[in-house]
Amino acid sequence: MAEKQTILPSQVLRAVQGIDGEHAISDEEIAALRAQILEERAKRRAEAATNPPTVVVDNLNIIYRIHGAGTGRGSATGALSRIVSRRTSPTVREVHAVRGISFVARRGESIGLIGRNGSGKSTTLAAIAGLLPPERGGGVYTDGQPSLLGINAALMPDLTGERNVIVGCLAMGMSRAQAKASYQGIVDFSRIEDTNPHAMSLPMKAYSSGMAARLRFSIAASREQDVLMIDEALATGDAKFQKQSEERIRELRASAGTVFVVSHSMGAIRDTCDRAIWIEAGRILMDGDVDEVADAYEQWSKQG
Ligand SMILES: Nc1ncnc2c1ncn2[C@@H]1O[C@H](COP(=O)(O)OP(=O)(O)OP(=O)(O)O)[C@@H](O)[C@H]1O
Repeated sequence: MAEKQTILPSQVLRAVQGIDGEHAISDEEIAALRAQILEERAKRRAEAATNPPTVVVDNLNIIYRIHGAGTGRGSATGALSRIVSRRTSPTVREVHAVRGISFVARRGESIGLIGRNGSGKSTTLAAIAGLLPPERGGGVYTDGQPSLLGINAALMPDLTGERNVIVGCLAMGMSRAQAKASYQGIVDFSRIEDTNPHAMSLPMKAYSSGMAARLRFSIAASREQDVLMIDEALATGDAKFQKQSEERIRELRASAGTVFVVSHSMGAIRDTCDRAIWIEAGRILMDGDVDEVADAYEQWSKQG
């Protein structure tokens, strides 16, 4: 029986732009598909707009403080310079990575965070996950207990893949029994053993970055969470895994959670998100419909 083919927004866009060269879709079909995608997206956004908020980010400021920076090359030089100048504490350099960001995310929303390298996307996610303390005068409020294991959550390099799956599940709030029950599903989803049948018994430091990203994604996506955060996972795996993870993101979104995706792949953002927030130099430049924001960002990026 022929499987119904899912056409994704990025495929339609590529076809519209003629990037794919050959495609089996006529112009009329493209127009109809595009209209359908836009209609579905508008419907989902309208529904989500009345849902309760899951994350409220209010005037969020994050400053990294780098101790010992700017005191000379290397810590020994810094230490010597401090002894000579009789300073007791090393110089602290501040990086104001997120500058007064505010937005509200609701159930059922899938939000792409886009922007150049170093613009503050991962820092914003880490702050939502409660991993970085906001400066005074603002903060992040999440619905209920934020059991957020984003794809950026650190797995432990010295532990085996197997142990990391269990620890990751426990960190997401599962019981030991639930973690054990979820184990095989996570390993199967990750398809890690396709690459190496012994992968799960190897320490994570022996994994390629793609393998590690797959396992992180599989752990994070194994549980229906209120807020799922995915940092760059979609750009790391191979094409098959990308498709599979995009599918899972759509399922999670449909189960009324909130999904945040950080990616430099505008195709992945368009396919998985309805809304996008463009961050530049720690500030929000644009927040709205994914196509409008991604178009503006791509236009701006082209101008250099
Ligand atoms: N641990 C850290 N200590 C000090 N500065 C940091 C740290 N992590 C990030 N930064 C700085 O904060 C700013 C924002 O970084 P962030 O990683 O959030 O950007 P990003 O938009 O996620 O970038 P990319 O697309 O490259 O992943 C950058 O100037 C970066 O150098």
